[in-house]
Amino acid sequence: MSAGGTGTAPVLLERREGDTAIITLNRPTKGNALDHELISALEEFAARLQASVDDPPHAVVLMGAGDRAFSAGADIHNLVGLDEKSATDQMLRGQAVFGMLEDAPQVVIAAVNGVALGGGLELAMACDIRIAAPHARLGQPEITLGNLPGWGGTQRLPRLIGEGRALELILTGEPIGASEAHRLGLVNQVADDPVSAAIALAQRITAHSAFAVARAKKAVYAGMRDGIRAGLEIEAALVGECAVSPEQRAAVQAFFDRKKSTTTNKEPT
Ligand SMILES: CCCCCCCCCCCCC/C=C/C(=O)SCCNC(=O)CCNC(=O)[C@H](O)C(C)(C)COP(=O)(O)OP(=O)(O)OC[C@H]1O[C@@H](n2cnc3c(N)ncnc32)[C@H](O)[C@@H]1OP(=O)(O)O
Repeated sequence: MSAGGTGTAPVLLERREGDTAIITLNRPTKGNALDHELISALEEFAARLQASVDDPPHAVVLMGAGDRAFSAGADIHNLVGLDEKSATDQMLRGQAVFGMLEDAPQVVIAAVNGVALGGGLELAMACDIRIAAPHARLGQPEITLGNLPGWGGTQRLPRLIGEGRALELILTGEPIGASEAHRLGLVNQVADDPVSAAIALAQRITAHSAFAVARAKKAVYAGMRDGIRAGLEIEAALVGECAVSPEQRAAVQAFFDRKKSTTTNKEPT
């Protein structure tokens, strides 16, 4: 993964557990803040998810190094001295990288093992599913810096928790705890060990056809993006693609084989 400057540790680490790639944001002394280097490393990783590489992962778990931060957001040092165009360009770049994760054919699960603030929460919301540690705190503090969420927070947060609650978090800049985030639907689960819980959930998903998982993700996001009418058409078309896939043929055959074996094994009454 991307080396961190002159001989320092890589800013992004990757390891495998079966067919799940575990990706670690690796700037623990800086709250895993997202600077240009780490955004570029995320971009390079996300691009590999789309490429037809050998032995691709079938799921991704994203976590932060250490146990204090998933990510403390955009590196505030990068906020200094930006003119309007470069700030806008930086936002578009971060949005594009996060969008690559959302568009990945694999399920991407954020293991929120500490604070997820600002761009850190925006990154977690660009993942498909979020599992938080009990001590995690999640928020969009940009307003306290005289700014607003710039990497998708104003769009994904209302879709996840509703406009009113999203506006409360964005306009106060105040973080919420993991249990409140779970109550609101911002995170799917609260787990003492969010990384292990994320890997276990990933394995439940990778047990199914990767072809179908990719298309189910695509259908959900299409509807959220383009509206229900367009989403329904895309859903139907993607079902069509799965209907002729070898994976569906094998799964249906396995279903019938299982039925046959259970009926032949049944004790005569
Ligand atoms: C395309 C890539 C571009 C990169 C970025 C470009 C940006 C630009 C434009 C505009 C962006 C608008 C949208 C903004 C998005 C944001 O995310 S703004 C940042 C939001 N995040 C925060 O406000 C969190 C700030 N940090 C904290 O609240 C606390 O640090 C903490 C995370 C709660 C941890 O607290 P604590 O445990 O007490 O440790 P600290 O001593 O505070 O921090 C440890 C070290 O980490 C450094 N650090 C923490 N957060 C950041 C950060 N966001 N950026 C940079 N550095 C951070 C902190 O300075 C400490 O470092 P040292 O002082 O060197 O020890």
